[in-house]
Amino acid sequence: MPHRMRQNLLLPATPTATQHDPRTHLRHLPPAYSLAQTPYSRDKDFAPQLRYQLELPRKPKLRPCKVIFVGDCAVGKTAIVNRFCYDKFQSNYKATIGVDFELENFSILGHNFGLEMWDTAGQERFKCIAGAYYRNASVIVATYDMAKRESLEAAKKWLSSALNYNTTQKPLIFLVGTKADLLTKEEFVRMERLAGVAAAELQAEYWSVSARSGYKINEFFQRLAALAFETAMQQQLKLLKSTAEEQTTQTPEKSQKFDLRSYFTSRSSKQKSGCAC
Ligand SMILES: Nc1nc2c(ncn2[C@@H]2O[C@H](COP(=O)(O)OP(=O)(O)OP(=O)(O)O)[C@@H](O)[C@H]2O)c(=O)[nH]1
Repeated sequence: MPHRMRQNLLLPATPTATQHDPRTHLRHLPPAYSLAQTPYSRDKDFAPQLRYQLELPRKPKLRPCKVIFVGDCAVGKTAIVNRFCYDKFQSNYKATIGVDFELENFSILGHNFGLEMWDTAGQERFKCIAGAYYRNASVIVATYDMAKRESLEAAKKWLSSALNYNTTQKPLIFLVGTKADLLTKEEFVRMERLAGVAAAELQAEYWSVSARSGYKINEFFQRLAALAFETAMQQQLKLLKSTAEEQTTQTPEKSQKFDLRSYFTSRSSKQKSGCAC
């Protein structure tokens, strides 16, 4: 059953439970926003090999995956998280203090998978503490306001800072343009073109969204969760396979030493010493 938890550094957690939610139950790999703007899977579904492995009795358990949202203040980081988790939108701006935390549970190919969403503050004064939350992030979402061109440049800097602190070998990277509802069609097309170039440079997958209208919010989070699941599951399966291989290569050597060499040496020395037992 999906379970959500919102928490601020200064506020206690308020756990809530929700009924079966089709947005968090995934049986197929959701498509990218644009096939031209993703360095990740362009397939229409999870790899058949992964599906097959997940049918086997020995299934790996996955720990919740850490996602961090970075970007300038007021670009709409909190708004996209709130739209997805609570289907709510607030027009009045309330700056994030330090960092907010959400735990969203998904069911992917029948497996439970948790996403820890860390919504960091964009205000300069919190930058020093936000760094501490960047560690071990498996996914980084660099966010910019589509109606503020300068926030795209800033998003690149936020991403580079997050990558400096991050210890995960190769996190998934998304570049997300928010507030798509504020632009005319021409402005939207122009901004997407600029952002597409930036996304390619950053080797990030690109999305344009609007928390106000809900445009592409579910699609974005579903894609993020599915890619994070696929990556984490493949890593776990690889680990299981190499452990199993190590065990099979070690076992025959050990048994040979025990069964043959040590057995016959002890027999012959006993016979020499005249012991009959
Ligand atoms: N029109 C419109 N306004 C939005 C949208 N998303 C966010 N906003 C508004 O932009 C302002 C800032 O949004 P937040 O989500 O608080 O921004 P933030 O990036 O979390 O800001 P910090 O906490 O300071 O880092 C708020 O007034 C929101 O209502 C959107 O999709 N469309």
